[in-house]
Amino acid sequence: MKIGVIGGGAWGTALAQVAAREGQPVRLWAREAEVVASVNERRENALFLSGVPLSSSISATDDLDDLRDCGALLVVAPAQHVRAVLGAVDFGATPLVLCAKGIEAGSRRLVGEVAQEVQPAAPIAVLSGPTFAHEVAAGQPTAVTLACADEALGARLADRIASPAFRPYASTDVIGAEIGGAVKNVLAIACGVVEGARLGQNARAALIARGFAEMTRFGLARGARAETLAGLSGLGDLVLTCSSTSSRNFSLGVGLGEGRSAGELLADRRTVAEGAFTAPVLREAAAEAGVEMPVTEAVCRLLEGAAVREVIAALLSRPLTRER
Ligand SMILES: NC(=O)C1=CN([C@@H]2O[C@H](COP(=O)(O)OP(=O)(O)OC[C@H]3O[C@@H](n4cnc5c(N)ncnc54)[C@H](O)[C@@H]3O)[C@@H](O)[C@H]2O)C=CC1
Ligand SMILES: O=C(CO)COP(=O)(O)O
Repeated sequence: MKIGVIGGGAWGTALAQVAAREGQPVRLWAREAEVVASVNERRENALFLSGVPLSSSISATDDLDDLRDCGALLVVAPAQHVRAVLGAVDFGATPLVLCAKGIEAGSRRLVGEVAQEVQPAAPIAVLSGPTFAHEVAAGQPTAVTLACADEALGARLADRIASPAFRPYASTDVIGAEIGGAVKNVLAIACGVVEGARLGQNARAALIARGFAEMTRFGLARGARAETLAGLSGLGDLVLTCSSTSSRNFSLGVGLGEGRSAGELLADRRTVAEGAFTAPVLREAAAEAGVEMPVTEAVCRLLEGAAVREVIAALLSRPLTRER
């Protein structure tokens, strides 16, 4: 099965490298001409994943039509751009594996729901989990959730991309896999704030646990299964991104915690910190579902420019409650 990858950022490139194991052909669509040239001519994505030698069986293109003959497409454009990128060409019944983590602003749709709208004939799967792109590209051991309502298709996709160092675990809970990945980015910003404001490791552990509680409340309200949220794509990814400056979301939070403004931190960056876009739409979606998400609310307020001290004080002065 020839794999196509839509999105030539760090994660799309790392996944192309995974799919190219043992010389299998992979077609990588990138938006930037310099990425296409860099991959085809120098076997490197110098813009988004520099220093990683790429397989010669990856060929890059800037024309989505070149992916029409692929047996499955990994969709790795940032969440807010999936509608525009994926809607540009009709891929018919080619299976789509959504790999972006976020919720679309405005529509409040998960990425899989957006994909289903713009490619209604396509079977949908979601690949998500604790996966820093540079580690995956370097062949370091990694495990992910691969969720697909059609178990047989999920198994075929897993077989195609699995290797000893890259282990997909099957699930049929597409919504659960998506919600974990989207929500953890917002919580990673909060944990970065704790680091930047030097609030200590107790506070970070408390935020991870209470953040997981709110991820679970929201996920269950949207039809996710608890076991998925406690798995690789939920808790697993939450732990990873809430504890490392390799995370762009965590790093954004560190800057906010140090008192810098979101505008300054987000200006001119070429890499994506999805949590900054997901936080406001997650707040809306939570309100719509009647779910309390105080950590998400705090992140929204910080992104809107509220002072760190005030936001922390508001979180800590919430009425004492039962642990649930
Ligand atoms: N980098 C990582 O370690 C991981 C990233 N992801 C997810 O993968 C998705 C893509 O992230 P990365 O590959 O890291 O991106 P990146 O931060 O390395 O690169 C930015 C990407 O955004 C694209 N882009 C910018 N403006 C655009 C526009 N107007 N329309 C379409 N595309 C545009 C660029 O072409 C580029 O592919 C995100 O949802 C991210 O959360 C998931 C797992 C790991
Ligand atoms: O999703 C990721 C790891 O699983 C990457 O996290 P960041 O986008 O915060 O870098």
